[in-house]
Amino acid sequence: MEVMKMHHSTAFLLPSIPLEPLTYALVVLNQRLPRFTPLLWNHCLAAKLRVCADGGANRLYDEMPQFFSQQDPLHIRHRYKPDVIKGDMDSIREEVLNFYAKLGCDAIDESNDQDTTDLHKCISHISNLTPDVEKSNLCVLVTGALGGRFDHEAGNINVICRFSSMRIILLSDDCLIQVLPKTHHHQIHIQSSVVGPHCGLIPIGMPSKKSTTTGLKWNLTDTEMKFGGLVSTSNIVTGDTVTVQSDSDLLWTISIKSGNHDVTAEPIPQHEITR
Ligand SMILES: Nc1ncnc2c1ncn2[C@@H]1O[C@H](COP(=O)(O)OP(=O)(O)OP(=O)(O)O)[C@@H](O)[C@H]1O
Ligand SMILES: Cc1ncc(C[n+]2csc(CCO)c2C)c(N)n1
Repeated sequence: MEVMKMHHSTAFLLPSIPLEPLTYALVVLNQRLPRFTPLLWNHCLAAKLRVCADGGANRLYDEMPQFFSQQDPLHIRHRYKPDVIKGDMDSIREEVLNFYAKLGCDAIDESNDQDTTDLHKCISHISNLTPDVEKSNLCVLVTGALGGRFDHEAGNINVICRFSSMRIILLSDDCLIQVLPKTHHHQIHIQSSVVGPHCGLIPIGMPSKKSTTTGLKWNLTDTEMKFGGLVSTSNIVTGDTVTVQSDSDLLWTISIKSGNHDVTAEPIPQHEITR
């Protein structure tokens, strides 16, 4: 039986509306907002699924106005209002909770659950709200997931492994991480104006016996990878497309370029794109 192909793109880092059949949801975690957060927010308009994980709401409240220093902070906070705030609510400030509650934002307190992280709670919520037929077209972007405390970082990676059938992309200012499930052959389209060239492929949870790639400076050919043995770090993308197939789930990571394009720009409507 032929293995299905899965396509991946980072078009969500570009200001034009991504030309792909995906809808986007956003989860804001409690770390400094990446500089391209307003852009991601705009890409998520259609799904109406912009979720703050507990203290992530403080970040939205405090830091979103800093991207628009010429504008009234109150105006910006009204424009960038989350649909849901979810978590154990031990980090969100009261004034922030009250502010967004007054604007009609749904605040869901799950302080009774001290066994799953706030990100886990947010992804469960998005998963439950998304009908199965729409799940394969949904891509969840998670800001502030990398860097900072290593226990949180490991917890965030664990969440994308637990929900490996969903497309979830962990983001920081510097790089992104996603799971490439073993069930598919992967075709990764490299938008070289915004990502690369540094990248990595990392087995997670268990060794991968056989992985094969194209489009990298150091390709794998039925190569074994495991912690304590070989993992592919500091690799380099060489072209527009990277392909990956493996007998186990792998983490794919690629650097995000610092770039200076205006990430606060409103998206360009699709009918106005002339190329
Ligand atoms: N330093 C960090 N590095 C990576 N992710 C983080 C970091 N801080 C917070 N997060 C993410 O943001 C989410 C919400 O953060 P928040 O500070 O509200 O969590 P928390 O459960 O109160 O954390 P803790 O009680 O362990 O400090 C976390 O579940 C985690 O996914
Ligand atoms: C073995 C084990 N280790 C740590 C925690 C603590 N913990 C894990 S997720 C979470 C919620 C954070 O918002 C907390 C407190 C636990 N329950 N079980």
